[in-house]
Amino acid sequence: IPLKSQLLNEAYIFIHQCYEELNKSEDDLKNRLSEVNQQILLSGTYKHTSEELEYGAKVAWRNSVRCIGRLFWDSLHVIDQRQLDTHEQIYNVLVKHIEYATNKGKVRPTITVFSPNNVRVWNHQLIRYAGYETDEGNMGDPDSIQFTKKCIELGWEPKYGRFDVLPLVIELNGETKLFELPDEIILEVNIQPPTIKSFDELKLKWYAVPIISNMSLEIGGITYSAAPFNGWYMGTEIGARNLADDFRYNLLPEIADAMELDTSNRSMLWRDRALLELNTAVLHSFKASGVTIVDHHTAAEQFKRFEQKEKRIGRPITGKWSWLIPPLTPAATHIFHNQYDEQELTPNYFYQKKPF
Ligand code: HEM
Ligand SMILES: N/C(=N/c1cccc(CO[C@@H]2CCNC2)c1)c1cccs1
Repeated sequence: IPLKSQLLNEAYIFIHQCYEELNKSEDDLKNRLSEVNQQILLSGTYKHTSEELEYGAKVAWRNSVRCIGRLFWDSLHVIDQRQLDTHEQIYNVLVKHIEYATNKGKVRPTITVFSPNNVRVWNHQLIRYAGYETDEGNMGDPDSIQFTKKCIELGWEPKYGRFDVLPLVIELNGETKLFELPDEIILEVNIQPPTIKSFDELKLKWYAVPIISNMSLEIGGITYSAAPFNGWYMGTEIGARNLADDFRYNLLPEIADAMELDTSNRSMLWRDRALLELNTAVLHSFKASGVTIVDHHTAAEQFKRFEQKEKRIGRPITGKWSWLIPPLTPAATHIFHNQYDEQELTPNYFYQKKPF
């Protein structure tokens, strides 16, 4: 049946690539290929060794064309939790991921891999703020409105605040359960500008660690539909998008007012001045709090080193220009003046259909 031969094919390609790159012997390769062949013919699927899983998760990061942070692909911490089979065990391991990755601010790029096909985390990120549509307008993160409604349907108590951390929604074998995250494991940073004091009454903050939990990890034909992964933030993600987009927290007008800028005239570039103040405030505040963050110039420099390293090794440099350029001052980075091969090699991380 096509599925088996398709899986056989993808498994073979992955095992060859993996054993080649890990300098395994011909014997190891031959034995593993026949073992995988056997498993697929007998059971219709096969199980990765922990070594293959670790290699696959790292190379999936290396192949992520939208990621500027790939220089550090080989230092990913891979946690193999494929054996878990209850909601409570999965919840406890997700709490451990948050604590391990946060590391009191010295963020560790980490991925936790659950059993393929029967686990889904419905959250976009393990830590994210709720969003509410009220008669007086939006409250919190508008990007979370739909998921917040789902959580309320599942029994969550809404607090209608600006920064309410959402509960975890874990689906296992078709059964969905909701779990609150304890406040003490959520590290947050208060955003204050290095210069003007008037930001303070804006009471801005953001969470320290972005942990993407809605993408799948695909390795050698096997799809891990729950494999939450985190790195550290690049400042512009918070300062130029999450807090700035008019369909997100939409703070530029308030920041411009706090800076006493003339917002009646666009060509005074008040939006740009407010953006700059907000982004320096984000970088300054994270650094002052001892939380890992990277500015977009340093991140671009690191990506250049990634390009040089991949070229030296003889691997294709892949990338998606529109995602790799930072949203602030893009033309000041080499990325803007380059072109990239957009092919999506596997292993890789992919979007998957919404579970709700
Ligand atoms: C270590 C620090 C890291 C930094 C600074 C970083 C930075 C970024 C940024 C800025 C984006 C674009 C996000 C957006 O525009 O919304 C991105 C995308 C992405 N990153 Fe990284 N990253 C890091 C680590 C990682 C790790 C550890 C993984 C996986 C193991 C990863 C996988 C991805 C993927 C799959 C995307 C595309 C997401 C999508 O298509 O929605 N990154 N990264
Ligand atoms: N710094 C990061 N930023 C992101 C990486 C991947 C995705 C996202 C959020 O993507 C959303 C969907 C499209 N833009 C917003 C943010 C990381 C998160 C996890 C590992 S690194």
